[in-house]
Amino acid sequence: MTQDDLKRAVAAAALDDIDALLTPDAVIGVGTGSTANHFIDLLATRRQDFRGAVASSEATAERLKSHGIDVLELNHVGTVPVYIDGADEIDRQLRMIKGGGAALTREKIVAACAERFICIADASKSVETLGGFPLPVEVIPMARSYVAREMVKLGITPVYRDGVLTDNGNRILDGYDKLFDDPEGMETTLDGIVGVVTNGLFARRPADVLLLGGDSGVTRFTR
Ligand SMILES: O=C[C@H](O)[C@H](O)[C@H](O)COP(=O)(O)O
Repeated sequence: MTQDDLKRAVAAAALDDIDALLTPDAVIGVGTGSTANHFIDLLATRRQDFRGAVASSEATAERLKSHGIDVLELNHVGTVPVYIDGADEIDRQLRMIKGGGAALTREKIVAACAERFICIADASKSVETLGGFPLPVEVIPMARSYVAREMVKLGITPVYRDGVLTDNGNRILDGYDKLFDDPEGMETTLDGIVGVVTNGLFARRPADVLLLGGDSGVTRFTR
């Protein structure tokens, strides 16, 4: 199976997983990226069964709308029963690094408003310790150099993601060379730097369920 086949398989497993939640009033939280895109395409086959979706990026909103799925504003919805999204890395405690596609801030906001977070990932994303994937940090543009210097003090090598503007009009620094043995602590520390909007560690609010796709099929993990 290719990596793309695995992504499609976990997306299909997620649709099965949320079957009971697809009711006429339900608004589903939807993530961003290639794995989430498979989920969106499958969710479209059930669009008559639920009210709509909250999107974690402009790209996801466009894809949902292209399938005729209503996209609602999070402020009008309040909470969502479930949020489905991919990850760049996920550990055994279902803590993640996200933001490879620069959507981390809106993803973290929707995840915060979700009763259940289902992470869908192929086996290549499963790690012992987070940090092999460079950690995305979204920064206010004028704070870019300052935040980069503060990251260096934390032992992280920042690299400016040239040419990328987030949906919120901000910039991304990718943090290299650091494995996170205390992801919750580092998430808090990075959020405390002036000019940081969000960092891509999803440790204080990890996933509740992981659907991990490998050659022997999809395995379901819970916290
Ligand atoms: O900003 C992007 C998101 O955090 C994605 O969920 C993450 O990058 C995983 O994307 P993919 O499913 O394409 O590997």
